Amino acid sequence: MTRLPDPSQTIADESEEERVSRLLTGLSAMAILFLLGIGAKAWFATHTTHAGALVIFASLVALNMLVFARTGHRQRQKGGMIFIVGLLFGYLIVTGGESNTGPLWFYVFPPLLFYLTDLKTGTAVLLFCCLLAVVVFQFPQLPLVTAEYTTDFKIRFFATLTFESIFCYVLEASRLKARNELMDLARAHAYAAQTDELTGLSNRREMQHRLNAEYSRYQRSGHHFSIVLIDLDLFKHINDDHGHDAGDEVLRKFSELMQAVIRQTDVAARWGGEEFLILLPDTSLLQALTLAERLRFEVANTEFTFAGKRLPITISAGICSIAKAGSVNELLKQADIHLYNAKEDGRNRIAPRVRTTSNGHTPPGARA
Ligand SMILES: Nc1nc2c(ncn2[C@@H]2O[C@H](COP(=O)(O)OP(=O)(O)OP(=O)(O)O)[C@@H](O)[C@H]2O)c(=O)[nH]1
Repeated sequence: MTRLPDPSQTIADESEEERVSRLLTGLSAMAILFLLGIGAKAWFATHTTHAGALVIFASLVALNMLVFARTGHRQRQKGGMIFIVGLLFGYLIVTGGESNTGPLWFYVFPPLLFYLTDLKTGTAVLLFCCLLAVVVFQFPQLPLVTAEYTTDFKIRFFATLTFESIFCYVLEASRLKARNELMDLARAHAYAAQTDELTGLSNRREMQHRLNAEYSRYQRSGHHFSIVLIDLDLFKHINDDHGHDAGDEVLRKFSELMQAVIRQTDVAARWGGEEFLILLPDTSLLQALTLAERLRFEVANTEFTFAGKRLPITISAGICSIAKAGSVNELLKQADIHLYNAKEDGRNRIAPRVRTTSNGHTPPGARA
């Protein structure tokens, strides 16, 4: 049965992850430079503890980069970076950094956080950090807290941070929404480009891709494959006698029947008008003939109706194996010749000829 693969989501996720990873590597390199630069400045200002702390943070960022370079584990790179940055901001708020300006670095956090994590995790981490800041601001006498901030600074810090966080949240939510809509659109386009609208089967272009891919596989592995080219008999009469809608309904119903008969690994396509093509991987000519005969038998014995009227539907089919053709074009040409012969021989039959039992099965040892 035809299965529509959906690689677009995976590819998009993968490229987004790669972009995030590259950005993180760039940001990490920048962070190391800043930390070492500000650390050096602190060292020359004889703030040796602060300088030492910044060098430790720079080393942690470098370590995170190194681990990523070795493992290539993107989630761990992200998690590591968020942890180190969170720790750094905690340190800067607790100590005040240089001249109590440390908390200002906190503004870098919301955009980075929302970009690196999903909205829920970003909000949770941000709220936790803000809570920490509130505790430090309100209880300067706590152990390790060495900075004290003015009330004006605290109010302005939280007010501006709240605005920035909400803004970043909304921007990231819109970005994600637009991205998902684009993905849906791309998926719909990809589906339309490879699907026949009336029957939901693969269309001719998609089948051509599948045939070429199967032919390449055959050239590599030597695994044979076969095709069945099917044409609905005297279909013009259905349209002429019962109307175009009746014809469409027959095409739909035949497609469903065909899909029920073939295997999951087989590919059925609408080749054009009232012509269908089935690609049968790993299938010999004899096996393909057996399947085609079963399908012919099923169609001939299925009641097709429209507006309460019974429609006489039969099919003819031409079968060919790649073992009998040197290329995809040759394969299609041979199948077409066999289909023509089946029509010439009176329709409701398959070609090349095969002996069958009354229930439509090929007897063991039957030869095409
Ligand atoms: N309803 C409907 N008819 C279609 C569609 N595509 C092609 N057809 C019709 O299929 C018919 C094919 O007719 P012919 O090529 O003369 O073949 P036939 O009547 O099936 O005769 P044989 O192939 O010789 O058995 C034409 O009348 C087309 O208009 C479609 O999507 N819907």
